[in-house]
Amino acid sequence: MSKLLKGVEAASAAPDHTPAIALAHLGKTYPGGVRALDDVSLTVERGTFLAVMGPSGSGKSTLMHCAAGLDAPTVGSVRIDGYEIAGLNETRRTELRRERIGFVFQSYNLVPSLSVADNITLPLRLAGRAPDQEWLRTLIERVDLADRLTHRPAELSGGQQQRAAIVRALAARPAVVFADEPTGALDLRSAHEVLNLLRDLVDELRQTVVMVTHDPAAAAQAHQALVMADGRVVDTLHTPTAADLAARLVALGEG
Ligand SMILES: Nc1ncnc2c1ncn2[C@@H]1O[C@H](COP(=O)(O)OP(=O)(O)OP(=O)(O)O)[C@@H](O)[C@H]1O
Repeated sequence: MSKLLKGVEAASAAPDHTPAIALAHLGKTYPGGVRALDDVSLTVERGTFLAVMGPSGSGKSTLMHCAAGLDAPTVGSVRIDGYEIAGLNETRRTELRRERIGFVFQSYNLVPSLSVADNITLPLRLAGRAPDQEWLRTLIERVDLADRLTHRPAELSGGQQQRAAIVRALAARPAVVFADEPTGALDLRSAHEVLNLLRDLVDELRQTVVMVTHDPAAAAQAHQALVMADGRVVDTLHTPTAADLAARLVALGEG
């Protein structure tokens, strides 16, 4: 058993084989007629680190927003951990996001006036849930932030801020973490550390992570990479290499 899991149960340790995400015939047409998603079906098994790549405007953000319940698709089904969210109203979608989904953003989105500790527990407190202190301690130790908890975000490096955001995303033991260009604002070394951390959390906790990125080197840390073009998934690569991904993007006119 890994160091991280000693004495602490895994994030998504449910025994059944329900996929973390199941999308069926997903379509999204924006007002004005842009068809951003065109019949996307895919299944993401638990414990998968999935990268989503594709040229600008190919539909990556729209896919993430629909899969994470931030936006409603025009047609199709979105199941998170077996729960259908596509037809829910805004209030129920928000509840479901709080219960089952974590987010990591390029710009960290930490609240500047709050300490790192308070930032980490903020979503739980907003949802009226008590933090699992043992779980939090384990995560904080794992990302090496134990001596930074009383600091404000501005007193941390970019890599440390992103590690705090990762702990915040995992605090509620979500079914899925969606990461939007999580290394976009980091220098190479910090980016590498954050990607390794995400990959380790997936492998050690059976966490599911979906990461949108333009960077083939970042996507190469994932177990699988989807390549999108014109609102469709045009390729799925298992254990992708940066060179393969870069070649695919160049073939699609970007890279
Ligand atoms: N709110 C919106 N209203 C209308 N059209 C939109 C909206 N959001 C996105 N689009 C359009 O939908 C298509 C897909 O956009 P999306 O942002 O999902 O692509 P992307 O692959 O994430 O792009 P990028 O890599 O540039 O972030 C594009 O043609 C975009 O212009």
